[in-house]
Amino acid sequence: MSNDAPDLVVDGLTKRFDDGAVTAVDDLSFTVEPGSVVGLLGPNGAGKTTTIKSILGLVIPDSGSVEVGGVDVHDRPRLAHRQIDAMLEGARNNYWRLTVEENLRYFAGISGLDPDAVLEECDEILQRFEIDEKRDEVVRNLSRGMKQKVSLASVLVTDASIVCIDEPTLGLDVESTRQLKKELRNTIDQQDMTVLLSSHDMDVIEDVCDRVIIMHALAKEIVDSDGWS
Ligand SMILES: Nc1ncnc2c1ncn2[C@@H]1O[C@H](COP(=O)(O)OP(=O)(O)OP(=O)(O)O)[C@@H](O)[C@H]1O
Repeated sequence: MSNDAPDLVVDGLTKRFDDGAVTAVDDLSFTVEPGSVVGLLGPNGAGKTTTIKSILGLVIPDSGSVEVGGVDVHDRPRLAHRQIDAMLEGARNNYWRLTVEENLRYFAGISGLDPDAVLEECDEILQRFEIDEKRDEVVRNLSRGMKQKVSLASVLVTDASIVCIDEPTLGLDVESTRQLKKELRNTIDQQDMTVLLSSHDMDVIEDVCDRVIIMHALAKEIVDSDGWS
């Protein structure tokens, strides 16, 4: 058991949409310790994406707080988000007219790394994901599974110590899912990373994560009593 402070602290997170009619996340609290891989498991609509977006500062919670690396996301967003990267809902916005390698170098560059200094790391990641022979191919021409791998690879190349991955196997067939799970777990084992991974697929969580947080689908319309006859 680590004595380090948690990398992620979600405390009493609540988010409603549509003027309060839809509760996406209700008083959710959890921590993610450094170096651990935690799964958010839940059916469609359980609030997994909203939770991850709140951690990334893309959604402003109605109440509760989020800390990334000990820094409050609301109070000091730039400092908090310097430590974290994410792949949202199955795919990062890779540039489809750029090659696989150009995408990796681009995302390394915007994360503050020298794109020329990460070539060795690109090699390693592309080999691990078995897409090294596609490195000079434009992303547009790749299969869905390969695009997904490029998305994940371009998150992992940035060297962020904390990574959120939302539904990494969304839309993949059984074989592509199996491969991606294996490659993701291998990468996590080789890099010193803290990961929060969401999925509605129990197998993905079981095969990749050390710990699981189960979210129930609680979003519901609150019917005003005037609406009942
Ligand atoms: N921007 C939004 N405006 C209105 N409602 C939203 C918005 N974002 C999410 N919701 C609602 O909040 C609830 C939780 O959505 P969320 O996408 O977080 O769930 P999820 O667990 O990620 O689902 P999925 O597995 O389908 O992606 C759903 O009822 C959804 O319709």
